[in-house]
Amino acid sequence: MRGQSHVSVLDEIVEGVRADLADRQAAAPLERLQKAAESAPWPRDAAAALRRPGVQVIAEVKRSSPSKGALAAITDPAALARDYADGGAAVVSVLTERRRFGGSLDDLDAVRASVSTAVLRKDFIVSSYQLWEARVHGADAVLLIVAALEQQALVSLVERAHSLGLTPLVEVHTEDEVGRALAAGATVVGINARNLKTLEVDRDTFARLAPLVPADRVRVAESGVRGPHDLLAYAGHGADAVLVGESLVSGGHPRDAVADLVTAGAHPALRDRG
Ligand SMILES: O=P(O)(O)OC[C@@H](O)[C@@H](O)c1c[nH]c2ccccc12
Repeated sequence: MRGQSHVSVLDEIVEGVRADLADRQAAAPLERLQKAAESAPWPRDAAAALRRPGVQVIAEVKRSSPSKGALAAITDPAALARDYADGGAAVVSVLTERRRFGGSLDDLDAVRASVSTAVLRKDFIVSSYQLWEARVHGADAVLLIVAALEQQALVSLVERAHSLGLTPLVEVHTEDEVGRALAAGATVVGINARNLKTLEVDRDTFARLAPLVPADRVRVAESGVRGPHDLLAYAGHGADAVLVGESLVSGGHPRDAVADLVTAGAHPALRDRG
């Protein structure tokens, strides 16, 4: 809460992310990443993958979360990503945040090497250095969380992501943040049902905010999808895609779970909407 001394979960996570980032920057200067990016392949078009007819599924490699703690051990992220791709996921999301989500850039490397679908680097991005990292480690898309960024930083990260060929998925949770995302030129907008400051999930958030996002943008419903029923509910409010983590990693049958979502999202009534 602005103006109060209260430190939110998001603030705490970002503080840890900045500390880890400083360590990586000390070990590898930006110039080295930029050099490495020259020989890295150009990213796939993740936005195009999400614009395909029907409701697309972004399936997430997620070991733990601040709200639930450990979700799944995931000893072989590459195998999990292959299950997701085989199940029909349009994009595989990899959480690379270490302290609270148990992820790493090694996970991103492993997933990148194992699937030909677009890959999203999911982290708390506060510096363009992390965009270069994403690019070098084979990501096609990156998450940018509006609540974690000043507007100027958001604008420059969206621009830099585009110039690196990365699709920014710009995440919002409030009306005000939708305005900021659009002002920053977001073409793919993620509406997170989870408030990152309190970690509470409110599935009505999507229905409330989606009408504020022009229909020419890709609208992604994030968090709280337990199965096809939730996908269909989000689709009814205009979702082009859903981002799903917990229910896929903790259910024991990731390939089938993704396939069930993809099948629901491919229902003829949901194809070729506006
Ligand atoms: O595990 P769930 O409830 O299916 O949610 C996935 C995804 O939306 C969630 O991991 C997420 C959404 N935005 C984030 C930002 C940072 C870390 C994680 C997230």
